[in-house]
Amino acid sequence: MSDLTIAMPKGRIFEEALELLRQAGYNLPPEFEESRKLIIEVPEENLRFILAKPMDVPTYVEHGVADLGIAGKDVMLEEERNVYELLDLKISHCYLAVAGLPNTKMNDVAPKIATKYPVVASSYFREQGEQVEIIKLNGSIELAPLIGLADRIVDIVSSGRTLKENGLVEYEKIVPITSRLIVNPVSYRMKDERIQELVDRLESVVSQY
Ligand SMILES: Nc1ncnc2c1ncn2[C@@H]1O[C@H](COP(=O)(O)OP(=O)(O)OP(=O)(O)O)[C@@H](O)[C@H]1O
Ligand SMILES: O=P(O)(O)OC[C@H]1O[C@H](OP(=O)(O)OP(=O)(O)O)[C@H](O)[C@@H]1O
Repeated sequence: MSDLTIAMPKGRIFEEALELLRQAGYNLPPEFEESRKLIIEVPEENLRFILAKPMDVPTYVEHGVADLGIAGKDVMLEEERNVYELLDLKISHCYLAVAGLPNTKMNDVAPKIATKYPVVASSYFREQGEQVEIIKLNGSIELAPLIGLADRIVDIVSSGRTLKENGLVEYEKIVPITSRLIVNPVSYRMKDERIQELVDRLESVVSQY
């Protein structure tokens, strides 16, 4: 049986995704938590994992170097890759929102929007009929309105703690986010039985949530 390669996101989704696979009956060694290796072979399960930056997971899957991957819906919307979404894993719940300083209006002319999600933010404001200037940042997005870099931010909100502790308020919710199981279209055709088995096993765990 040929191996399936799965691109796993390092960072906060990782533990939850690993737990899900273990609940689905895959015997994954403690090596996952303990080592710094970026490729982990699990021959007993005919699986191989690659550990990637969350934003890069759809890239590996689109290029077919991974058959499957786990990616946040935020990443899927931003990256617009040619992959299929197979399953909502219902982990890492959060949402994308517009936020800013309280009681402030956006600049009338080309208000500035700081975000890690330029594609999502541009399309959101286009749909609202607002012309904005997008400023791409890679993290600490909440800093932007505090320091005068932007009128608003588009960012992930989960508990709301980061907004609150920085004196920011949410203006609009854009889209709810959970993590998804994604697949390369060619792999899906060529390895359909193995992939379907994995989907079924994960689905039986996820449906209990
Ligand atoms: N505060 C949060 N609560 C729950 N899920 C989140 C939160 N922030 C992000 N996520 C989800 O987890 C995914 C990965 O987030 P994580 O913070 O680990 O990665 P990242 O910010 O891209 O990594 P890095 O900080 O290394 O650039 C996101 O794509 C999103 O789907
Ligand atoms: O609503 P909360 O529960 O506070 O979570 C939201 C925060 O989590 C994420 O940041 P992250 O920790 O990934 O840091 P970074 O984007 O600044 O690197 C996101 O960008 C928010 O800042």
